[in-house]
Amino acid sequence: MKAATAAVMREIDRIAINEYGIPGAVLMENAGVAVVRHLETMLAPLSERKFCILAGKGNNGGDGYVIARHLANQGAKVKVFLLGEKAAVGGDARLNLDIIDLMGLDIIEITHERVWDKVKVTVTFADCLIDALAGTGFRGEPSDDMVQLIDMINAAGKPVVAVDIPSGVDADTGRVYGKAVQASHTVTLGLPKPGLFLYPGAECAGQLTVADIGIPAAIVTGQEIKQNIIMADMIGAILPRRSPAAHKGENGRLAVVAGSRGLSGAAAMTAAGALRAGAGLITLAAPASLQAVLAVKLTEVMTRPLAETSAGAVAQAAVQEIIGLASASDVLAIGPGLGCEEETRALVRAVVAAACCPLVIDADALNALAGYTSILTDCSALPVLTPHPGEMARLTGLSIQAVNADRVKVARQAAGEWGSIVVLKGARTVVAFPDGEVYINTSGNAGMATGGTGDALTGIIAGLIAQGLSSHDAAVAGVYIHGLAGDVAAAAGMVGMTATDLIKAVPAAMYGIKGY
Ligand SMILES: NC(=O)C1=CN([C@@H]2O[C@H](COP(=O)(O)OP(=O)(O)OC[C@H]3O[C@@H](n4cnc5c(N)ncnc54)[C@H](OP(=O)(O)O)[C@@H]3O)[C@@H](O)[C@H]2O)[C@@H](O)CC1
Ligand SMILES: Nc1ncnc2c1ncn2[C@@H]1O[C@H](COP(=O)(O)OP(=O)(O)O)[C@@H](O)[C@H]1O
Ligand SMILES: [K+]
Repeated sequence: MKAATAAVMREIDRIAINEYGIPGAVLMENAGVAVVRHLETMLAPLSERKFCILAGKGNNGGDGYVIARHLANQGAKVKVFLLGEKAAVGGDARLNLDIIDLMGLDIIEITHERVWDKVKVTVTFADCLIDALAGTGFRGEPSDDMVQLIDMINAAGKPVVAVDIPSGVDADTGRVYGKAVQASHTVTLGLPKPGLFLYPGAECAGQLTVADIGIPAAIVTGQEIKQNIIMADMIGAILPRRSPAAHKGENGRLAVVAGSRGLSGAAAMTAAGALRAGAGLITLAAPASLQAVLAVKLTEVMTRPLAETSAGAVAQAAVQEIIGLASASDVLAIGPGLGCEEETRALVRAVVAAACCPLVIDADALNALAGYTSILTDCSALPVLTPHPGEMARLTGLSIQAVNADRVKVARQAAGEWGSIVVLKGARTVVAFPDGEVYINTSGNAGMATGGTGDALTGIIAGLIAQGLSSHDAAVAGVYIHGLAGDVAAAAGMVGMTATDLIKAVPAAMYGIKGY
């Protein structure tokens, strides 16, 4: 599913109105009617309900007046509060405001202190609040009177239906500067906006519905929309069908270079993630002293002992062995648990520079690349990098806060600069490509915020590449399957689930998507 930024949505509306001749008032009518249809499914019979519509001066408020008209026609009790003066409302919104004025609906301008008591009483006795204060036109921090209104809406404990986007949420980034409406439902118009999927905006949106407002499909397909939302059907189309006559050699050879003294689990979980994602033959190369324990732990995985430093990390002397292993493999996953010794870091850089198979680079291997990202642009296949926000901060020199403030922008910029696929992990993982294409993941849960789940993701993505997926498709499918496996595992209890639980749930997640 595509997601449109505020600017793209404005452009789509402009083309619909100016080039296709669809009056803006028709789009607004369709928007308002779509919200009323949604209210019918939530609160029928509407004739027995009381609605409080909180409208702004822009077109989002205009949608609110259309909603007010249709609700009143259905016999509902409707009160409209306008954050500003009627005289300040223009265009299609004004047209619809004038109509409900003529219908005799109660429209109260919030222009002086005395009105606030009235707002409070109405909000308290309403069955449902409609947030039509601001949509894609919202900018920056909400004004004081908008904050006061948002606080009242959020404190009411009523169903809140946001029109297009909860007021206060940045449509592009999901950022909330100050306060935002906490909606129980959001009916977004035309196309979804990225900010409805990115936190904290995603949390403000509640249950999301995308409403068709009659924009010709050709306008949308004619736009270069680079934001995608990852959904199950998209992944179902990507995952390969396994031939009934398949043999293990057809499902790929995968090498994992991971682990150091005290961090053998990271290596094990990476290999196990790949195994559960369906890779055919997996070789786990780890410091020699870990080989025995890993061989016992991972029955189905081949192990390869590597030269190690006195501290038990992979030594520089292992470089040719690893490069040789990579050239005999369809994909190499490198990084989890390698540790932070400078010798190991130099080895990682040498391997990344020389390996000729696709790479999935994670954890300590990413830290080894901080200051050396130019190596990535020379890789023979687009490497997949899977940083969490801390690793991303180290790689980019930004603070973690700055990374999380605009995850799409940061991931996209890094992918472009490094000529790599960047999987910026965290709640709502973002996958970015050098051409600016971005995918936002929708699966997963907070139970995954536990050690080892990232290692599993590295294994899953590499496991999909081993089975023949392009690095592009494997990154997109990998994050979705990983999150879905987390959701499957969380069904038995979210808090306390482990990375191992998630890994075991990977086949069930893939079965859920593909049916086998
Ligand atoms: N034809 C179309 O295009 C269609 C558009 N449609 C709908 O229009 C919406 C976009 O409408 P839009 O562009 O008029 O902006 P909108 O979201 O109403 O916001 C402007 C209002 O917000 C206010 N405001 C902003 N920032 C603020 C702040 N920090 N703090 C406080 N206030 C702030 C701003 O106040 P002002 O700056 O004027 O004082 C003004 O009142 C879109 O989301 C969809 O719902 C549909 O009907 C389909 C057809
Ligand atoms: N709140 C959350 N919602 C969804 N996914 C999450 C959440 N927290 C963490 N994750 C996922 O869990 C994984 C954690 O990876 P990472 O931080 O590298 O952990 P580790 O290094 O312990 O393996 C990432 O894939 C991330 O997207
Ligand atoms: K709104």
